[in-house]
Parts: sequence; C-alpha cells; structure tokens
Amino acid sequence: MKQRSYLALEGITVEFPTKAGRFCALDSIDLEVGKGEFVALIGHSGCGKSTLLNAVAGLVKPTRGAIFLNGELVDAPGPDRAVVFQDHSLLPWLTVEENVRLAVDKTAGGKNKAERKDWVMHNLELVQMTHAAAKRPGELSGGMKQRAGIARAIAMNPRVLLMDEPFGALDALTRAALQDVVMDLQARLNNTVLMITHDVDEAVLLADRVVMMTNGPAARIGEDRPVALARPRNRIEAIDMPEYAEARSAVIHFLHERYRNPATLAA
Ligand SMILES: Nc1ncnc2c1ncn2[C@@H]1O[C@H](COP(=O)(O)OP(=O)(O)OP(=O)(O)O)[C@@H](O)[C@H]1O
Repeated sequence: MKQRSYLALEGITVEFPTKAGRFCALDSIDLEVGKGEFVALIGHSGCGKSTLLNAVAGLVKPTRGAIFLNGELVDAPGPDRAVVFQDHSLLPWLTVEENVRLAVDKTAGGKNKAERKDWVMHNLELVQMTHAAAKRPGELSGGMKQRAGIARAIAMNPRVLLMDEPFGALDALTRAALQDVVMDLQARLNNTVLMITHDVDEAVLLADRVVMMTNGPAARIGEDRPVALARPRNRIEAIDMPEYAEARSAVIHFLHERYRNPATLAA
C-alpha cells in the first residue's frame, strides 16, 4: 500500500462551471505536507490559492483528484481542519471567550465544564488575549480579532491549520506582531499549517517550505522551496541569515521574473 504524507493532495484539478463554459482553476496539483510542517502558499492574485485551501477545508469539491489527511479521504468540512480567514469571522454578539468556547464545545468531547473553560483561557493566553476575553468583536482592534480567530482555530486542536491570508488586512506593525505570535505558536505546538500569503517576507519567515503557484487559469505548482532556517525563529536574527536571503530571492525571482503578475503584463 502507498505510504502517504500526513496531508496529501493528489492530482487536484478544480473546474468551475461558468457562462462561457468550464473554467479550469487548478490543474493536477500534487502536494505533500508532513506532520508539523508549515507550508506557505504564494502566487499572484487569482491564481487559485484560496481554491486549493478551500479544497483542503472541504469547501470546494475537486473535479478530479483526492485529498487525504492522516490517511483519511477529505470530502467535506470537518473540525480536524480549522480555518483562519482574512476576515476573522467571529460572531459579533458573543465575547471573545464565548467565540472560542463555541468551537471548543464542538470539538472537546470528554472535557467537563471547568476543563473547557481552562482550555479556552489557555488558548487565549497563547495568543496573549486573556485580558480581552470578555470583549465583543466590535470592541477589538483588527489585530486582536485575528488573535481571537487564531485562538479559536487552535483550541479545536485541528490536525491541520488552514490560514487564508490571515494578516492581509492588518497594518505592517500589527502584522509583524501577529507573525511573531504565529512563530511562537509554531515553536510550542508544532502545528501542521497551510497558509496563503501575498507577502514574500512573511512566507520565508514563517514557513518550512514556500510553495509557489503559477498564474492561472489551470494553475500548477511552479516551485516548492524549503526554507532552511532553524526554529524557534527570530525575525531580527533571520533576516541576516544567508538561508533567508536565498529563499527570499528565489521567491521574488519566481513571482516577478518567471511568472510575472498577469495584471501587469499588458502594461
Ligand atoms: N465559484 C467560482 N466560479 C467560477 N470561477 C471561480 C470560482 N471561484 C474562483 N474562481 C476563479 O478561479 C480562479 C482562482 O481563484 P482564487 O480565489 O482561488 O484565487 P486566489 O489565488 O486565492 O486569489 P486572491 O489572491 O486574489 O485571493 C480565479 O480566476 C477565480 O475567478
């Protein structure tokens, strides 16, 4: 029997029906992610990153191919795959604690009431949000909402954490602070992560591998590059490492030379 990676995407093709006929977004994507590996997915706007992530989340059904997680076929959404979206998607009428608690109640079979509360607070502590546990989303800054969204996702103890441009709407300094939170979480929890980003530095700083997608339609994986930086990582130390510079340079050449942004090609 074939030995599969923890998360295995095999020949994923996604076609969407449109008025003009079938639109092929992804063409035969193979991707393997090991347990505890952090993979960043990068590519120009519209290439199909969200479609790929949504297929892993079970929200988009591949036209061809299959996805396996821990040896099991993925064909519907499930709590073993928690998603952090760019838009935090917290319920506005619940406090931060209640938002996280809701996810915990869905997944924490066997834990009693006190244990669930402890687990919620523990996860809020991991993202430094215990002080805001009683606030509602409307009372939080963008960065705090994303912290709460991350706490909610990791509190589900998912097999894989899926992040779709989680910091895309944040200013540069808040974004850096959230990247530090994610690096800290990765050092402590060693989650299996698939994260979409448009930011080359973010991809190199956070990921063990940067997977670069070609421009669509019929996007494929153009290059899959390991980032050989030891963990735990520190942004100041990392930027002076040759491994950082090499990975960054490879991604920039890919995005701005080999597969230039289709929106600027006509210019
Ligand atoms: N439901 C759909 N029906 C038809 N076409 C779709 C559908 N969803 C996505 N597409 C198309 O598939 C392609 C990939 O879209 P997708 O949102 O995955 O790209 P992306 O790389 O995540 O983009 P961005 O970086 O701008 O978020 C695009 O051309 C998009 O227009």
